[in-house]
Amino acid sequence: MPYEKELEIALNAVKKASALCRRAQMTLVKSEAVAKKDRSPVTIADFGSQAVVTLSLMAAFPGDFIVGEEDAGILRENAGLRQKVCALVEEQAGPVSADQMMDAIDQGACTPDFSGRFWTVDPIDGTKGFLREEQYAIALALVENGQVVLGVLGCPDFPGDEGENGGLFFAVRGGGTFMLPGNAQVRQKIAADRIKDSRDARFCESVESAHAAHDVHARIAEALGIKAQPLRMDSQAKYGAVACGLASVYLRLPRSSAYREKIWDHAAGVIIVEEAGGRVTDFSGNPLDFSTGRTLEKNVGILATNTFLHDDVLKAIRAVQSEG
Ligand SMILES: Nc1ncnc2c1ncn2[C@@H]1O[C@H](COP(=O)(O)O)[C@@H](OP(=O)(O)O)[C@H]1O
Ligand SMILES: [Mg+2]
Ligand SMILES: [Mg+2]
Ligand SMILES: [Mg+2]
Repeated sequence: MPYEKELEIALNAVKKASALCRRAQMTLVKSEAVAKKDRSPVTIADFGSQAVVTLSLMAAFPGDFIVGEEDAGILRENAGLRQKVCALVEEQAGPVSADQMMDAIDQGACTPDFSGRFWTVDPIDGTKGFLREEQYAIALALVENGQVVLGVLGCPDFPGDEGENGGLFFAVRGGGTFMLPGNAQVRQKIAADRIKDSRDARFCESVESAHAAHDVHARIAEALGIKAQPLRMDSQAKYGAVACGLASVYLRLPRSSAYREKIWDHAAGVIIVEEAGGRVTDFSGNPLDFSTGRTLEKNVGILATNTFLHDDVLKAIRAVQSEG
């Protein structure tokens, strides 16, 4: 099987990072979130998770680049935070010096040849959801030639049966999408739903209205005759929801037209939906191009569907956008 070693290492890394996030959530108080330069929140769990994932990948694939959301700047200036992150990381990864840990986190700021091979990691996607104790994800993907070839998405609080929450989604190009639910050891092959009439569909979107234009989504849904209320979830758990049939459509139009999506907010989710039989494009119907740097320069608006509804949703998007 292609990418067998990559998948094994990536699954282990995301499992460890998920355990770290759960541990941190038990002790973390909301006031411990620190504001980054762009005013978005970051926590000791974001740093710890990126350290654990990066240390695992660096050991197994020393030549690979790992593009990550976080860097260690804040930790280099704050010994108290640094110590807390170190303690979390050592629980999962064994003994590691503060310098080793910060150097590993700083790998995330590397600039690879984006049209070659690189990993991308979002150590906590949906930090605001994590702080609200709602949905969040640990997202790791391998990109080659602008295309995602492997994705792992840990969703420690993904809604499951009988209160058994948690799900680990993963996919390798050409091999289907699998989910490991809750505490289960047995992986299940999953598939997007087969809804063909948009009136029967449910769509999902961000909780944060600053991240996505809920009002425009509502007009698109209305044009499609969708009656169901939107499923609001933080993080790439939304891609997981489309991949397993919890929703048929994921809409994401940024509120600001200047905003460009970050690659780590989408790479893992895209392959998890596509390998489950779904389709992902931007709002113009173009595939997402992961070769343009840390952001998706060429793509505005993200649409993930069960494939069957894709063209109808694109048509509704065009109709709504032409109304202005
Ligand atoms: N103005 C904006 N428009 C769109 N996305 C934004 C945004 N500001 C931040 N984000 C991204 O939205 C992600 C969360 O997505 P969602 O709303 O689906 O939960 C954040 O990931 P992080 O939480 O990893 O920082 C962040 O990268
Ligand atoms: Mg963030
Ligand atoms: Mg993110
Ligand atoms: Mg993040």
